[in-house]
Amino acid sequence: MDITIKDLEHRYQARTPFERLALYDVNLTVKKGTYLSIIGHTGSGKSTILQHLNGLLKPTKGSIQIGDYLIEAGKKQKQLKVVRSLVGIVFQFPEHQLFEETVEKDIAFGPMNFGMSEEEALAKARETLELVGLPEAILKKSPFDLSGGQMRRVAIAGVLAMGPEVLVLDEPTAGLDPKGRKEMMELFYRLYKEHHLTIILVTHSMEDAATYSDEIIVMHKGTIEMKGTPKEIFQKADKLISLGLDLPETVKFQHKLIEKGMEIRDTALTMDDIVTQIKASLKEGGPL
Ligand SMILES: Nc1ncnc2c1ncn2[C@@H]1O[C@H](COP(=O)(O)OP(=O)(O)OP(=O)(O)O)[C@@H](O)[C@H]1O
Repeated sequence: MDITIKDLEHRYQARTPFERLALYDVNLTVKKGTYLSIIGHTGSGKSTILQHLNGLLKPTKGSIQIGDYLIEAGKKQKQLKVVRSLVGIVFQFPEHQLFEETVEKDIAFGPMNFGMSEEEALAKARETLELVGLPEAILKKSPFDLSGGQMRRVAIAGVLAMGPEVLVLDEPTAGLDPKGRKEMMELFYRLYKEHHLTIILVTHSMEDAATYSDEIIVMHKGTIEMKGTPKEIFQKADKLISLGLDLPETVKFQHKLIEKGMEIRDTALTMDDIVTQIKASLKEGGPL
């Protein structure tokens, strides 16, 4: 299932004295199975785009085609329930939305709400718990007795239990420690690689955008300012800095090496890339 956004505009509190243009001229196609990262300065419109992907916000102009479903400005939307099962959104701090007395019931709540029988939903809860790397033993526990990281995984399992084809993540590692962040990012990468989910990630981490994505879009003041592969985006360091964004540590390190006279030909996005580039440069007799 592809997603195609056409001429999207969103005005908050339209036609009131508080009207605010949050998005304009947004055009984007996300092909099935893509890992897309959305980066951009605070207030650039990232969360507003996400909320259009399952009909939580309606466009004030333009349209969003989600597989066979079209969400269009000015038209009443009928099949939002189907759209919401196809596109799962994990909001910031999703653990705040846990409410049931057991983990099992919490995960099964969404699928049952979408028409699954209790038996099927509980089976789904077990399956998705495993998918997010949690032990079956916690199914009967209260979600509130778990650690913060475990609670977040339970909340993510609740979204996955609805069987989405697209997983939309708004700053999913906020508040986690470095180990927890890495494990969480590896979980999403596995869902993308092994389960072929489309991933749309909003992140302030340039490292995560550089490491995991196929494509990146850079939002600036309500519209898409840059679009490309991680290499294409992080090659344009000056432009990113002018938009108030940072660079991945590997790219900064590479710039330092170049300043010192080392010849580095290609943008290095990961530690492995930079080691390869340094080795190549040393073989050619470059200075250190
Ligand atoms: N409910 C709202 N009512 C009015 N204006 C809003 C509302 N939500 C967001 N905005 C405005 O819309 C613009 C885009 O906000 P949005 O939250 O989409 O940005 P963002 O890139 O996700 O920011 P952040 O990185 O801080 O989460 C901002 O100017 C913001 O102030």
